[in-house]
Amino acid sequence: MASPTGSDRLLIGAVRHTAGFTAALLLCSVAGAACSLAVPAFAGRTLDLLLRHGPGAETWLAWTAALLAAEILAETGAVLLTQLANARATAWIRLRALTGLLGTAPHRAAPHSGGDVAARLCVNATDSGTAPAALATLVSSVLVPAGALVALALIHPWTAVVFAAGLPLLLLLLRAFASQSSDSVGRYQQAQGAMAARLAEALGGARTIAAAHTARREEERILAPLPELALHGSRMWLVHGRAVARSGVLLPLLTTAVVAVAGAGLAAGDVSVGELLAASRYAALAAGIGGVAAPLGTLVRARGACRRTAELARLEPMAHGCAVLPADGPGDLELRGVRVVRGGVPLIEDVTLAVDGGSTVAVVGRSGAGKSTLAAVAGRLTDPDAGRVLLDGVDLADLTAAELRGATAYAFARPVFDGGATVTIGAALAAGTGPAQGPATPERVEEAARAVCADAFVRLLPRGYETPVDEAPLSGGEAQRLGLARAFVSDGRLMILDDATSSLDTATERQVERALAASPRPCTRLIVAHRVSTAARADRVVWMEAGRVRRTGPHRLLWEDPEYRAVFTAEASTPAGEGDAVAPEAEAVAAEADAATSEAEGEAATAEVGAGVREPEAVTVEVRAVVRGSEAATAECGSAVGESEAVTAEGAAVKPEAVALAPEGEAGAAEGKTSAPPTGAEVRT
Ligand SMILES: Nc1ncnc2c1ncn2[C@@H]1O[C@H](COP(=O)(O)OP(=O)(O)OP(=O)(O)O)[C@@H](O)[C@H]1O
Repeated sequence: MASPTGSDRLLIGAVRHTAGFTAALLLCSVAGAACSLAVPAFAGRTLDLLLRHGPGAETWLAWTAALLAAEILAETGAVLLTQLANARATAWIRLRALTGLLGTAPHRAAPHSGGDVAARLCVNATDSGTAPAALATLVSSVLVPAGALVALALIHPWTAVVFAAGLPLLLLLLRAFASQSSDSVGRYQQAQGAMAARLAEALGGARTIAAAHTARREEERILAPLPELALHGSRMWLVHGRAVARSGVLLPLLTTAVVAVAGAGLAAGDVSVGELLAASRYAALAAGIGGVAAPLGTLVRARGACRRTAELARLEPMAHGCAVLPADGPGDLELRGVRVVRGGVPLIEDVTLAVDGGSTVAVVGRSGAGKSTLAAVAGRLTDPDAGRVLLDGVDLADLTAAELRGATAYAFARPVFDGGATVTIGAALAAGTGPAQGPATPERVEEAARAVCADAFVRLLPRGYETPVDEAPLSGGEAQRLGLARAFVSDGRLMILDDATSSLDTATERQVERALAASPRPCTRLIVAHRVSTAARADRVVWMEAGRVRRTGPHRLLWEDPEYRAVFTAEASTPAGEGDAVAPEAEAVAAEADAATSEAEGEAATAEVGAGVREPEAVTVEVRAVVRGSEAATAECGSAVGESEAVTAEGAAVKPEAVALAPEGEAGAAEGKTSAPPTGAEVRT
């Protein structure tokens, strides 16, 4: 016997989970079926007694009425229990699918778009949830016709023979209905899911569509599966219609034949008037075998839908071990021969790396170099296909889920705060501690928000930290700051920031980096970044190229390599190796000075040197510094400069020293053409 498929196992699980309701429903249905079968016999007997003026007619009449009332009660109970069983089974199936989706690695869930998931979790899960009740109803809808056939045989054997002669035709009709509608239903649900997925994608990209004026094209793309939907929808109705039409002809024919045979029996004196009445009623009940089509159709639809829901439930879960981290471990991170392959293509390969606990490592490289993939394996958002990742000597795969989440904090370029209308900003940030630790205190949340410059704008919201996430209009930079605050709330030993400051202005980014450095809860930091300043401030840089670690070391040393510098230049697309052609004297520097000056702190305005361009004419020194009094504008040449630092705007040639990680208080001085600090002016050259 073939073993049940994943979707059938899910349906069996739903039946088990709703066993109480399903059993009660079965009981109600069987009781209702028994009453339905008894009523014609009691009504026939009552009629015979009334015709004969025999004694006890009233009693039989009372029994008939009682049976009718019981039948109505049982049917009402069955309707109620059907709804309860449906709701319970739907919730159970939905939860399994959701658990599968959330328990798998993000890359396994990625092929399912938001719309597709919504269709599977809402429409398909609801359809799947009707299976247990449909199964119980199916039993009773078979019981009644079968019982009616037996009753016919008892009244007059020939009535049963006549009816049974027509049964094979009826069964063929049902079989054709089940198989044909199963195919159409499956394809209909597929087309429906595809449209829902496209619609959700379009809603997600509504701004891009509006900006590109491609609404019409999007509409066509969303509605593209419509002809297929219509085709399979019409097929479903056609199959249904044909089944109804055929049974509509066949069933009255069978009933008429039964009544005719019973009438002949009456004429021959073998059948009483009451029995004739009962036979006609039993013929109608036996013909109700066609009623099997309804629960059968529901079951077919439920199985089709369950196949789609089960795909989510069956997503391979991330297995967790039962190990915990050594207490007070420093947060040493080690990657040993890590390889990640997706769709047969290696994304990162042979990555071996040791990051000292408490240090800050910047992961840099051109777009697509594998930085985010490295960040994903480092905190076990995904598992490596080869190699190991260890935190304080313990393989991440061996850690319990709670230990892993408590030890790692992530922030991304586009953070998501789930919970929508029901979760406040304060609660969303407080959840950054991880599920096992319980939410952080409001003081801790505010401290983290202050550290990443999020506190001020949150307080400007009508309800401050009590504002529901959905009601907070957030810019990209504000959302990133909240994402960072959530990561800062954690007291895990590993913090991974994957492009998490890309939308921040330079001054805010500096503030975030300062907060990281000054955090009273030191941890190991892995920062994926494109900005040269982030690399310059890190203790060490991991330079990724084509999925491999090209070099690691302090930014100051790496900067001597023109190909490394090329990673940060405007011509980031320049093939590796060409960087050698850029003569130091021809190199120019675009100094980006978006720095904010702080009157209170007497901070210097900073210009961030990030790019080398080939032509000296292309030199752009843009210093937008508002400097008051004796404050100076500092051109920050990829160095971490402290407050009240010396001011130098970089000119043509960049000396490696100029981009060195300078300790706080040291001057990040570099020689250049523009050496005089611009004061209170905006300079463009
Ligand atoms: N699930 C996946 N299946 C197939 N290819 C993938 C998958 N995820 C990422 N890639 C590919 O792997 C490469 C590395 O991706 P990754 O996101 O790690 O790069 P990155 O260096 O972080 O890039 P960026 O700086 O643009 O964010 C890219 O070419 C990307 O298209």
